[in-house]
Amino acid sequence: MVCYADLALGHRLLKELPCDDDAVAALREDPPRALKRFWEALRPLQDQIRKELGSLVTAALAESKASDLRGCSHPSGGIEVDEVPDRGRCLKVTKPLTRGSVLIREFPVAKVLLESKEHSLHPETRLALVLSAKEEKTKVAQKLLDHGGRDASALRMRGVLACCCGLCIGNSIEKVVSLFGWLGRVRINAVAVTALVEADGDMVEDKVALALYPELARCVNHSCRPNGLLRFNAKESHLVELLISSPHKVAAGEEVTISYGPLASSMVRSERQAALRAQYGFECRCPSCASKVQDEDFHWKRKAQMLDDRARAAVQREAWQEAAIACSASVAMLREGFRDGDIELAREECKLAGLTLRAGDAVKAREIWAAACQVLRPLVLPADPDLQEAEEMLKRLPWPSIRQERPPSKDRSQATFATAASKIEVAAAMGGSMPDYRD
Ligand SMILES: C[S@@+](CC[C@H](N)C(=O)[O-])C[C@H]1O[C@@H](n2cnc3c(N)ncnc32)[C@H](O)[C@@H]1O
Repeated sequence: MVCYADLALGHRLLKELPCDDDAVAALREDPPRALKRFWEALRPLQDQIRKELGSLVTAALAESKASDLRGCSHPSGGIEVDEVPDRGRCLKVTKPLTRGSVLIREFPVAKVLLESKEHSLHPETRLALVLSAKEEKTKVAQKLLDHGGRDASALRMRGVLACCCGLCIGNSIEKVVSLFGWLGRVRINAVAVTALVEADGDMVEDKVALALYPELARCVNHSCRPNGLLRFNAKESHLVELLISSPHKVAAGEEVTISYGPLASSMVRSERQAALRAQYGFECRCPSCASKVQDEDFHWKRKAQMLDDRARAAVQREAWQEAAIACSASVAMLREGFRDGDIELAREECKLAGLTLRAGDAVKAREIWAAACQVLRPLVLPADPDLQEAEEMLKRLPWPSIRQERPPSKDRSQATFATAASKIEVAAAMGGSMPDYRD
């Protein structure tokens, strides 16, 4: 677990600060007045604070010079910013839009890279410092919501962090007020930028940066069953694109939403709501959370995982038939929870295709890759490893001569089969023939 120097110091210094009801109420309603009291209480500790945080704050401010200011475009058109009760501004479409339509393409106004370095500043503190340093260039961002952490302890922590950073930079209370505002806006509006990275032979999605995209942040709300998704291009200055991901057309007048993290396909309602409350400080009012339908129990997910583990074990033994059967059973389980057209399902199908080919059924493998390609092409970048492999295999497995073709290249296939196999073997390991995995 990373130990952030600013949070560690903040926790210690909280004891020195006013914590009466008036101080907390003032942080909510009149931050400059409350921060002045905090500032006066912490000034005598300036030397100690500078010793612990000074060089880290200077390093974070240096990151502001590396950020982009290249703005935003709306390639598909047909969108407007509207208001919805209880959720504030929202993004609506004004004409029917299909899967893969790009609604917003935007460069971050500021970003910080996430390294797993110990004893550094928390990424949100670093991003707030960067934004505060380029205040005059971030007019749109200043209009973003700032209700992050309205509970007393989160507000006081924001107050102490703003004062500590302010004391490291200079002697201006204005800077502290600005930092306090940015810490709140970053909490509500910043986005974790993800990229596919290799881990233990598998390609997995990981967080690589924290960034603020003002146009996106001012209007795109969360839903636990979203009809849009974010696609990041880490190689192109962390460009983000908001796409329609719904398999159906989005009709004029409909809101476009993304998931801020929790999804109805992977978490029960109470867990999703708790996660959103803790991270972003709001009560989710998306249709899935408002619905009276009972939560799922995710039995399909547990069974899919068990089958996947068995397929992995079969791959280790190079028992391809067994691996393909377990993987196929796992994908069948996943179909109970995911919708046709979900990227996660298509990625699992790519693994199944690889194992099916290894098991000797090139015709079936081609069919599975072809279906996965239909899902992936409009939604992922051309450099996506699953899409690239699927496209390559579709070229290498033309219908008339399928049986003469070889499996995919070694490196990639190992990564693919490692996961796919985990699924296929499941079935075989369950007793030789196809198990009744629906029990
Ligand atoms: C990035 S902003 C999105 C734009 C925002 N509606 C606005 O007016 O600025 C995120 C904030 O929107 C609101 N919000 C987004 N999705 C929501 C949801 N599903 N339920 C309730 N509030 C939501 C919350 O206040 C959240 O902190």
